Amino acid sequence: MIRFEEVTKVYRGTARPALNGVSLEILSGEFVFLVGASGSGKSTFLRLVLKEEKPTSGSIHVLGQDLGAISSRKVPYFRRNLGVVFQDFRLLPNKTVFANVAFTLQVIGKSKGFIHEAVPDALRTVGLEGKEGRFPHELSGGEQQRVAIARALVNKPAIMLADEPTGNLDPATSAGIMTLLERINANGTTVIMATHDAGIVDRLQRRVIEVIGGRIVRDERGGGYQTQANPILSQNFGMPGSGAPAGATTVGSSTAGEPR
Ligand SMILES: Nc1ncnc2c1ncn2[C@@H]1O[C@H](COP(=O)(O)OP(=O)(O)OP(=O)(O)O)[C@@H](O)[C@H]1O
Repeated sequence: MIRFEEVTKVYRGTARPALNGVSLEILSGEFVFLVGASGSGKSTFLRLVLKEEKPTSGSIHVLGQDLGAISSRKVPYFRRNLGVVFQDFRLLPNKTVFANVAFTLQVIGKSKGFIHEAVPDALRTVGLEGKEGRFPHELSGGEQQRVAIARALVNKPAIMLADEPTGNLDPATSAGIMTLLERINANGTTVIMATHDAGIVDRLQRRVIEVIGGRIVRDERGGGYQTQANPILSQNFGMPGSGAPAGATTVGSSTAGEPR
């Protein structure tokens, strides 16, 4: 579904690669967390999948297509297979909930009839029926993120990319958003989510890919958040009475130190 082969990305004007020799495969139907400190390369990974950036070297295949072989004219067609959600929602402020979700479909030329079935369907999926006429500023943060998810979903994408979708939300609201993403995944959509939220990663026990300085340092199925970025610090946090989650001292076990 998604395959990176020795992918390196060096942004213009920078010396250090944002991603460095990354090879991995994500299978259809997986739920994957991308974790790692700020600046480790998570958003770069997502932008490469979307073909918003192109790799400096290496190759990327998404849904059977070699991204290097897709012409810029064909990129919008390719992106129809992908839904994207961001930390800051990115809704159109002057459009209603309905119009925000419908906009994606209008841009790609879907008929009015299709839009009037698909939009309410997507809004029902995210639990926002009855709020079609509201504007973004009339919604809570959690509701705004649900609109963003409905917009990402409405075209029934094979892959959903989420860049810190709970970053601006309180824990209870975040939990609701995660329940929704899990449901979307259970219906067959591959979900890849970059996050700093340890509680969420620990609770869901899905595949965890950890990036440090542009390299994958851990790729673990059924993993937790515990990062390998600073084992000494992590071990201190794991001391009894420190309030850290149990297992915090297990850094260095299992797949530690096995960059892939
Ligand atoms: N457009 C750009 N031009 C130059 N450097 C960039 C650009 N975008 C990202 N970088 C650099 O690439 C590295 C990886 O950035 P990236 O945004 O992928 O990290 P991240 O893990 O998503 O961080 P965060 O958790 O803060 O979102 C960083 O050093 C960043 O400064």
